[in-house]
Amino acid sequence: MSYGTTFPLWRAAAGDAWSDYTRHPFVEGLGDGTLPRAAYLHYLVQDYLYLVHYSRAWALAVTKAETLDEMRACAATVHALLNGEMRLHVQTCAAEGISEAELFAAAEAPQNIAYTRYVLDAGHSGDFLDLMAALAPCVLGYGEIGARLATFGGKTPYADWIATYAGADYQAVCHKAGALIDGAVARRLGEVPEDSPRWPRLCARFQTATRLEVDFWAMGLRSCP
Ligand SMILES: Cc1ncc(CN)c(N)n1
Repeated sequence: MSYGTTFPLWRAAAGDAWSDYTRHPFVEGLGDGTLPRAAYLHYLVQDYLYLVHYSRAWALAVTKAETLDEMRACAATVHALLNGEMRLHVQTCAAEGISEAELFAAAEAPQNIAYTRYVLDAGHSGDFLDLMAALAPCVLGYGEIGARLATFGGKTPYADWIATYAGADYQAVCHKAGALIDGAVARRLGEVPEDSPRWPRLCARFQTATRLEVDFWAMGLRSCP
């Protein structure tokens, strides 16, 4: 999956961290169905909390935007997260007897705090591009993971998770995020962004967020003996 032209450059600059994230044992366990249910539910509760803060970070991007188009794209992503993606978490947990109020009140794992606050700080201390580089691994990585796992074809109890991220709605969010990032980069850094003195720092932000994704999967797996 390319999702535009900037994402493949940031992904390549992230090196092995990208495959550590997108081919993590947790991911492979979702794909072949071997992931323990307890690990999945633990992850899903944490991921609900993650999405609360991740939505706040996209809302911050509305305030950091320079154009109405950027504001609309970021606001639409907030809507997609809160009213689309999080439905998977709420419905799956409800079927397991966990209410949305319990999800909202759950204690955050340290890895969750580290990742979400890193992204929010990228937006508070930096500009729109700093924030986009920190936000990108999440939205685009899951798009890539979902699309790959959907090709496996075997039976897995995590088919609804895969369908959420491989599905047309989520893939459309990814394509729009990729286009938003490309436009924002061209507007601020010009047509050859790699020549900008800001480029290495943006790549570093993307890589750090990717490493925090790896830690997030590991947190999910560690919940099981
Ligand atoms: C930790 C994490 N990273 C990414 C996504 C996909 N939005 C997610 N739900 N959770």
